[in-house]
Amino acid sequence: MQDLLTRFLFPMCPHLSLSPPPPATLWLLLPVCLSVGPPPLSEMKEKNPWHSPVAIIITVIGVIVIVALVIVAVLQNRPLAQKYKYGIVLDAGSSHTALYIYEWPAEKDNNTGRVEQKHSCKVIGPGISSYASAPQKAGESLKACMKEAEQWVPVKRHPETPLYLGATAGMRLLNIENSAASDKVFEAVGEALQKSPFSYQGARILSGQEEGAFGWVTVNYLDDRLSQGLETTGALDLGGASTQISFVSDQYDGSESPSNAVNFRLYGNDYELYTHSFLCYGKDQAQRLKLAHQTQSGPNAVEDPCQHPGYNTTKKYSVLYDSPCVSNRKPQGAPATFLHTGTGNVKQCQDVVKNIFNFTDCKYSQCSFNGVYQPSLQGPFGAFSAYYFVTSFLNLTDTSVPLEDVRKKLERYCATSWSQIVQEHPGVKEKYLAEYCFSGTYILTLLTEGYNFTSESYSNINFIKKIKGSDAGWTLGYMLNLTNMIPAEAPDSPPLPHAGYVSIVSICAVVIFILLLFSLRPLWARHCKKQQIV
Ligand SMILES: Nc1nc2c(ncn2[C@@H]2O[C@H](COP(=O)(O)OP(=O)(O)OP(=O)(O)O)[C@@H](O)[C@H]2O)c(=O)[nH]1
Ligand SMILES: [Ca+2]
Repeated sequence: MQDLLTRFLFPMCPHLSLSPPPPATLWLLLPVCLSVGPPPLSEMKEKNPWHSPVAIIITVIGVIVIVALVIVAVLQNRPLAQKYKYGIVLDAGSSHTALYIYEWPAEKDNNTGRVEQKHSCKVIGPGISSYASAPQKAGESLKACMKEAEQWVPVKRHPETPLYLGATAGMRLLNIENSAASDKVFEAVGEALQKSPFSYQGARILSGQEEGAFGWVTVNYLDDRLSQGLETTGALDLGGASTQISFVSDQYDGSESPSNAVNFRLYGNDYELYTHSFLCYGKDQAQRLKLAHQTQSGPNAVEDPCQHPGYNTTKKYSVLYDSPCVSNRKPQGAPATFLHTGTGNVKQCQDVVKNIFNFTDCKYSQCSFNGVYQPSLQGPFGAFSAYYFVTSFLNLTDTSVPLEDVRKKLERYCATSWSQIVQEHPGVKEKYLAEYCFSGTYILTLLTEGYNFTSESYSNINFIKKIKGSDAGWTLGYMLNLTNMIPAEAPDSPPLPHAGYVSIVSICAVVIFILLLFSLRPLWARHCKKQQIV
């Protein structure tokens, strides 16, 4: 192109210069050449209008304008050093507490910025409800993770970073059992958190409904389903003490069993969410329910099909019955301990597990279990927490594998001797190892018999731990709600991205400049004529 200009265009405008300018300058001279046009033949040799002050001024201004536009465009699109804001949520679960730090672009906290998990910290020790007899220790247990959080959040953001603590089923149970003890635990925890440099916003027990609904918000927010108005994903959360199911079903408008309804208006869309939390049906409490049932028939020993053959341990009744989920079932005159042995039989384990569910009473059109209404399942589901821990250990996260094959795999696993299991998994805590056969069976029973997943709909479940780097769980949804980070209405977005806007403005400016030169043509012609006359 440059060559073309030098060879054809430049000779047509010889008045621009005595010799062809360097190629780069040719582009800048082009508009001048076009606007000025060839001078009269007589003038060609005598005068060089390129030396005329008007042409020089116009060209210089034009060059300055174009250079300025390019500089503005480059500066505007230069990547800026991003500033972030932070939020911290402590998930005080029944089995343990975890701290999550979230961050989002500082200039976009008015609803449009993406919130992401920056860091998480697992508190050492049990959940805060386990400190009922020594509440001070509950506060102390959080200190290490709070110190870690101070390192992860920039110091100048500390005072403005909100800090929340939400407690779930462990504290719900403690509150039922001994509300004074639960208050003391919160007091101690509050005292410890107030000492942190963050903006402490309080500690409270989440209702089961909130826990389910915020888990659903988290999963759908991280999947960008809410902002884009896509079909939503249901959420399945299996904790230690409670389990939640939340999903949107066309069949459910909240009229049947209104206590299961949660309404949201997010990004301009209305959602009528079905959610239910089953207290005592988290994996640890479900294990207690099952053992409590088993000990009814013979209080001295339990032959458990959900434990591996060769498993043999003595357990205390006082520990087993230390929970409001089972405390009313303690057999009269029970000994202090019982012998817990394993037989490793999945089919029998399934039968024992089924005993903890009530499938008969239902006053609604349809129920899951224990007389709880549940509409027909709809759409994909994300299953996290213990659903993931257990299925990932058992290599059962692939739900495209037929349910029958999953059952066979579990059957083989449960039938494996305890000594072989321990030998094959030297790095895994024995407490966890002893539970996977029961947990796997419980999960399959809960999903298929409890929630009514079929062989077909089972493949709609995705066992997940994280979505795009953030843990699936209720904490992110809780923080998004408390900081009003999800708008009820969709935010207005500019029709063009920033770079497109700058490019269009630059092109328009160049076109205006060329048109200006064209409009100066008659003026220039008159000027040339005058010079000729003179
Ligand atoms: N196998 C395995 N189990 C885990 C792990 N972390 C937690 N668990 C167990 O999985 C179950 C659920 O854990 P969480 O989801 O943390 O439960 P939680 O939040 O403490 O309990 P809730 O208050 O009922 O929600 C509990 O029985 C834990 O002991 C893990 O890394 N591996
Ligand atoms: Ca939990």
